[in-house]
This record gives sequence, structure tokens and C-alpha cells, in this order.
Amino acid sequence: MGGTYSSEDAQGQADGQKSTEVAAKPSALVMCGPSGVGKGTLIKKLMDGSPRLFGFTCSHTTRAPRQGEEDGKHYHYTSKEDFEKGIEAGQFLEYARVHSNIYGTSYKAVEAVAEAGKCCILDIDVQGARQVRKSKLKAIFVFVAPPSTEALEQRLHGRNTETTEQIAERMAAAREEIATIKEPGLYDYVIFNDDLEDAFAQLVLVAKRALSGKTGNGSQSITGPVTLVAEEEPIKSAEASAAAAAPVAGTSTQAAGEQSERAPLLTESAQGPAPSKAVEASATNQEALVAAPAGTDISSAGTEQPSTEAPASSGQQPGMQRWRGKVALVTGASAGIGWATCELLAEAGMRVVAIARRRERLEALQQHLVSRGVPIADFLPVVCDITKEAEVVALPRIIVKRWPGAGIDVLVNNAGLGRNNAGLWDGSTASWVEMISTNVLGVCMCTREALKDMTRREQYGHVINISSMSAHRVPNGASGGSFYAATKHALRALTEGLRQEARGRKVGLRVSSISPGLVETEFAAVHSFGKDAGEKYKSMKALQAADVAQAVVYCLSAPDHVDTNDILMRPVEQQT
Ligand SMILES: Nc1nc2c(ncn2[C@@H]2O[C@H](COP(=O)(O)OP(=O)(O)O)[C@@H](O)[C@H]2O)c(=O)[nH]1
Ligand SMILES: Nc1ncnc2c1ncn2[C@@H]1O[C@H](COP(=O)(O)OP(=O)(O)O)[C@@H](O)[C@H]1O
Repeated sequence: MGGTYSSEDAQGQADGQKSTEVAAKPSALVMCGPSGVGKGTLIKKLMDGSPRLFGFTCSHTTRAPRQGEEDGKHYHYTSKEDFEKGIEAGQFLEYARVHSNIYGTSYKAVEAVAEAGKCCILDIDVQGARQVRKSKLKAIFVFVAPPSTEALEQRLHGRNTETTEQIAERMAAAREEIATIKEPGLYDYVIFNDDLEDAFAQLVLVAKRALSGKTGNGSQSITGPVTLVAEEEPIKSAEASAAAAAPVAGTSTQAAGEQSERAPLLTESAQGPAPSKAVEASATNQEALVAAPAGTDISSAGTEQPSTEAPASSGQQPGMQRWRGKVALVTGASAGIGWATCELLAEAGMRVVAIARRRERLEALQQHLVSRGVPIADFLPVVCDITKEAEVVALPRIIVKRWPGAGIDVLVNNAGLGRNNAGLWDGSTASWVEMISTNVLGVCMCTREALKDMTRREQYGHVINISSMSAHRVPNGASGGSFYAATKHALRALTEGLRQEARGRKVGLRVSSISPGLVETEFAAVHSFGKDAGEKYKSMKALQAADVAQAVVYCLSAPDHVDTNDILMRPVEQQT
């Protein structure tokens, strides 16, 4: 039927003989990515798990069959002449010249799968994907990306199916293919195939969308990050439900409101037609992983070099070498000091676990880090509220799942908040509870779980508490700001207490406290304490969040004989 084919035709045919398994007309799943990235491996895993739901569209190719490949199963092996005749006759939905051969998807191949009511899986190159995007075929487009170009080359060698020259040709093409991630309107999802199980679980979520007939228009890659899981309707796991039902300290209306807006930390599989058991099982616990947004530039991912625009990296800081490849968990990573700290530590070669409540900020941070040349494989964003005990307790498990054998080496307790309406005259209990829950209890729970993790591995690293000058005096007492200072005074006592406990247990844990004065991002908050408080700080030049992040790097990189216990950072009064 050649050029008259449209996906609607195929869907119509599928409707008549739809099995009960296929609840909606499936869209096709277009898989792109450089040679050797693992497309075939992922597709096979998906089809082996659910052969009745997915069908592979068998392409035509002029390349010779590899050992073990079967005509009509892996490819239709065709001569160049026959292929060109087929193109002339309009038999191909798309075709392209790839690695010195011609490859193409015939309308017939798509029909064969669609007629059985299955989701068509196309493994095609970038040129083909562009053509399919313009066609009428309803599809979701996925780019499978390697964690690094080195890993890709290793996989190609490991597969043992190409000569050295062929591998060089594929590697040259790979760089151009990876650059197309940024191409507007092309891909709906980018899946990094670092850990096969993680990549597969992400593919399962996308595949479920295809099965239920959803599509993407690729425009999300420009207008905003794409999250695999947020778009699904998650079912709360028992753990997350328990956490939501039992906040650590009382209730806070604001905290409760924020909590309900975001997705839970861990989810069971998303809804949709029931796939096979194997597919279900590996789709769990992926909520913690945020897939890279399409449009992210990973062309330098894995190179360990910051981009040319990047400022002098903390990786050059003497003393940071020892932390390369170690794990730093940073709380409150969505903005300000936390964000800046993640940036510096990632650029210093650490694996960074960024904790925050707002998913979209974590995605923005991920995109930012990747654009600065941080390997995606070294970043783990986790949606987590540190006042929810079950969510905090889950963190070490999530980390070890992502990086087997690893654990928390550095904990940066940065998350903290100040609320007005907290004076002793007429303050709100909710404000007090919120501050205590986050600034004190949240810090304690994160610390306890990090210490357990260090004890498990018998490796004690460094805990850095981001405190405040308000831990040393009460700056806004008259305006009702003493409660915030009280939480920071408590943090000061706890920091010293942690040091004493570590000494008592004879473990080599380092504990630092950094007490910044006014940080620029807090200006608004200070003004909310009243006119007097605002006036007082008018003449001051506020610290930058990056200044405080530099102090974190300083604590980590200082030699053992240098005391980094308490760093006070007062802003200097501006000369008028
Ligand atoms: N455009 C297009 N590309 C295809 C088709 N079939 C395979 N390819 C792509 O051709 C490239 C080489 O495929 P292949 O020789 O099987 O090698 P491999 O991907 O390294 O296993 C890959 O990027 C495939 O995605 C097709 O029908 N159309
Ligand atoms: N996540 C992964 N980690 C390590 N090796 C992988 C991973 N995914 C796939 N591989 C291996 O990489 C090689 C290339 O995978 P393949 O599926 O043939 O790639 P493609 O179809 O994209 O060319 C295979 O030997 C496969 O076993």
C-alpha cells in the first residue's frame, strides 16, 4: 500500500481485533541513539517481557547479517539495487544512509505489527526519526544516551561485532547523533543508559505511555523539562503513605500544602495496560530518578571537564582530589547555597545527591549541571522532604541502588527556613513547628541516617552544617526573629554534640559548621521582619550563595591539621 499508509489506518485495523490487553490504540515507540548505546538490548528486554504487547518493526538493510542474526527477524537483508527500487516505489516510511549502508522502515513492516494491535518499536537512526516525526505515524520518540563517549566505545568493542575501522566510523557518527538531543521538537524523552536496570525501568514508563496511545510533540524539550514519572499517576507506596501520614513534629499548614502538591518519593508502577510481571517489577522505585529532560546538552557528558563558560572549577582546589568519585548529599538543593554547593562539588568530581521538595527545581539543577559538563551519571536528584522520616530513611537505599557499593561520604545539611509570624508575643505555633521540624529535627534525621550509612561501610567522612550568624547572637529579637535564631543556636549545640559523640566512639568523622551572615537570597526575608531589620542591613553588602559554597569546598579540602570546626562569615559593611 506504500505511500498511502497512515497510522490511523493501522489503528483502525487494530481496533477490529484488539485483545483485551490493549486498552487503547498504541502509539509507536521510536528508539534512537548512537550505535552501541544499548537500544537493541533494551528493546529485546521489553519485548521478551511482553511479547503480546510490543512488536519490532523489522527494517530493511544493505548491511551483511552479523553472526546469529536472522533474515526477517533482525532485518530484511537486501541488495542495494533492490533497496533503491523499493525507495522509488514509495515502499518506505523512512530510510537513511547510515555507516555506509542504507537502512529503512517499510510501511509493510509497520503494518505487520500494527495489525496485531501491538505497539510498534522502531530502532532507527536520527535521520529516520526526523522523517517519522513528519509522517502521520503516531509515536513517542526516545533518545537513548550513553553515560560517556568512553563507555560507548567500550560497549562497541565489548560487543565484538565491528572491526576497529567500523567502530571508529560509529564513534564519529555518535558525536553528531548525541548533539541532536538539543534539536527542537525531535525527542520526547532522553534515557541515559548507564545502569541497564534503571534505563529499562525508565523505558517501561515511556512504553506504557505509548501503549495507552499517548504521543509527544517534542516541544516539551524546549519549553520545559520532561519528567518521566511526574506525568504518570503514581500510587503511593506504603512507605511514602506512612511518611505523609506522620510528619515528624505536629502539623504545619504550609508544609502540608507543599507536600500535597508534589509527587511522593517512591511510587509503584504507573497506570495503564497491564504489562508482564517482569516489566511491573522493575518499574518500581524509580520515582527518585529524574530522567534527563530532552533538550539537555550532554555532548560533553562524561568528559569531566567543565564547559568553557564555567568559572574556575573547585576541582582545581588543592585537597579536593581525595573526594573525587565520593558521594555528597546536599539538602535544600533547589536554590541558593544548596544549589551553588551542588555545582561546586559536582565540578570537583564528586557524585552529588541533591535533595529538595520541588521536583522542577531539581530538574533545572540537573539541566544546569549537565550544561556545565558534569557527567549525568554523577548526579542523583531526589525529591525528598527532610521533615518526613520515612523519606529520609529511604535515602541510603536509593543511593546504593544507583551506585552499588557507594554510600554517603559527605553530608551538607543546608536545608533550613525562617518564618515570620513567629514572635513570642503572638507567633503562630505552625511557624515554630515548621522551623523546628526543618532546621533541627530534619537535620538530626539526615545526620543520623548518614552516620548509620558511614558506620555500615566503616568509612567516616565529613558532616557540614550550614548554620547562621543567628546561631551566635539574636539579631531580630525585637521583630520576632528570635525563634529562627533559637533553631540555629540548637544547631550549634548539636554540631558540637556530634563532634563529642564522634570522639567518644573514636571514629574519624569531621564536623564543620559554616555560619554565614546575611546572604543575598535572604534579603527579602530579613525585610519581612520589619522596617528596622531592613534598615539595619541596608548598608551591608550581602554574601553570595556561591561564597558559602566556596566555604564548603574549603572545609572539605583543608588539610587535617587545619581547624574547620566553625567558620563565621560576616558580610563586610559597605564603604559609603
Ligand atoms: N533510518 C533508519 N535507521 C535504521 C533502521 N534500522 C536500523 N537503523 C539504524 O542504523 C544504525 C546501525 O544499525 P545496525 O547496523 O543494526 O548497528 P547497531 O545499531 O550498532 O546494532 C543504528 O543507528 C540503527 O538505529 C531503519 O530502518 N531506518
Ligand atoms: N547499561 C549498560 N551497561 C553496560 N553495557 C551495556 C549496557 N547496555 C547495553 N550494554 C552492552 O553494550 C553493547 C551494545 O548494546 P546494543 O544493544 O547492541 O546497542 P545498540 O543496539 O544501541 O547498537 C552490548 O554488548 C550490550 O550488552
